[in-house]
Amino acid sequence: MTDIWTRLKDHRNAQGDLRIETLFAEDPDRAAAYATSDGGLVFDWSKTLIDAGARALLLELARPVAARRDAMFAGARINETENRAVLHTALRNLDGKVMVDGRDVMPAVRATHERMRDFATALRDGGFTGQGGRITDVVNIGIGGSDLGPAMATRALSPFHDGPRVHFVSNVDGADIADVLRGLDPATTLVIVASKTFTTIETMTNAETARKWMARQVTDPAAQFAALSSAQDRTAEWGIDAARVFGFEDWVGGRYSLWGPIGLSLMIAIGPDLFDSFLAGGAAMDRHFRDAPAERNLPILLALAGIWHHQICGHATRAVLPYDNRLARLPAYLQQLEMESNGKRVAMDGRELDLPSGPVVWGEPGTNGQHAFYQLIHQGTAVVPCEFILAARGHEPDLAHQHLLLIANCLAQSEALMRGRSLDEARALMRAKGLTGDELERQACHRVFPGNRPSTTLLIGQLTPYTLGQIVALYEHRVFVEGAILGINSFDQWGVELGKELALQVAPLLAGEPAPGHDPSTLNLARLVRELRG
Ligand SMILES: O=P(O)(O)OC[C@H]1O[C@](O)(CO)[C@@H](O)[C@@H]1O
Repeated sequence: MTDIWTRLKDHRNAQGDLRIETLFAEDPDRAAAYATSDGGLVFDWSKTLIDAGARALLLELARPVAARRDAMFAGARINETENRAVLHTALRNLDGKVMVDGRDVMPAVRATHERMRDFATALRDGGFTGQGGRITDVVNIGIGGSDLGPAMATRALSPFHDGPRVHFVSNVDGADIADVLRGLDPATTLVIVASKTFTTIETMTNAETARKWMARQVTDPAAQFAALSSAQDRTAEWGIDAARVFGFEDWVGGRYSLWGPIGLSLMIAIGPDLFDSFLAGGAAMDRHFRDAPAERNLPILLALAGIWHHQICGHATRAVLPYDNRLARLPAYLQQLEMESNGKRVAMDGRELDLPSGPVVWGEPGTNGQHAFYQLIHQGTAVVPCEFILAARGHEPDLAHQHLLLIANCLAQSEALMRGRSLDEARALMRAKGLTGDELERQACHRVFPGNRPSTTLLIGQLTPYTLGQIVALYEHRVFVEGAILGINSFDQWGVELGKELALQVAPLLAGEPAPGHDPSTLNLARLVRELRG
């Protein structure tokens, strides 16, 4: 562990039981000084124990990030274990020139983007039809990065939908595809098979099911399939016409792929122009990340707040709490983005990390979460740093009063987490209810809130394609900064491999075939499953 980490930990220890409220009392400018904004986004990190000393040390920690950031944007092969460049940013900065191995990759990116626009437009205006007429429904079949990004964004931007209905199927559980296809007309449905590798077992199994479903009603099922993939040899083998295949290069990681072909379903739902506005929001965040000094750089500050809470303070998890029902899938999206990227145990050079890597990320939209798990956040023994996300304006002018109530709840939660309620305050409350003596004492202790629980708030004007682009790119770069500081390769995901391999080896067991090498518990469970299936 380097000196700077030690100094940060010492600093935290020296803070002892310092309260966040004391920081506000000592610094009348704290609220403004710790509310950093760019492009209409405000990141308020004042309700944390990051004081001036911690802030200076954290910024020192971030110093080496710039070189790695510049290497990423320049197309260097920073994904070393896969020997790949990391250039999802090229998908949203369409005017530029990006050299990979001496070749400008942008003409091909722009050409694919134009083809996507043409295809989406044809679907939306009826220029492309199904065998039963105009396409009414689009089903995106994909998993992980080939599902979570477009599913999250399509839901987030529902006020902007004016194209065919868009549905998502991801789970290999047949219940998923059965529920989605039920009620759809194969003759007016387009199926998009989204898979970077075009080998993922869940996706290929669901795609096969969809093809059979389609074949029952239409003469040429393949004509109503499109593919989004880097493996164009496999899409051809599978029978999808190259005219409806939208490719991307291996330098776009699955969980970073929403900006290109994997975003086709979103483009179909909201139209190419609004999709471009989503890209513009992401590109604006890229410029900010590249140009803003560290002390005003939103991705860097989000990352430093994360590092402070997880690696320095030792809080094991982080809750993402969007006060926006349309961001319901954002926590799941961020789980993949953050945990698949930074959930590693070795550093880039293969040595074991001497610090914890990324935290567990979880969450649900407010106010629903308030009536479920906030009890633990307020009074449980574990401290859970909370990340609130809030839009000042909703999309329902007739329901503005409900939006104000939503905002009030969000602000109240962060205030309550920080302030808490002392035993004396709890006693006064009980006294006001007429309690006295032992009964008052017995009841009061349950009404105590320790407070001093940290939170940050990301405030936007309104959730639009542009602001969603800013937010997604902000989180991507935050993950990058955290990974760079920890010395992690945030762009591989070897940890998903072992389970995939073993699933293939377990399958014969379920069929009652001999399969050597399994442990007694797995053998027993497989036997019980066989019995229960009859
Ligand atoms: O797009 P593909 O190749 O089907 O992969 C789907 C997902 O599977 C993973 O490779 C592993 O879960 C993810 O990184 C990826 O997003």
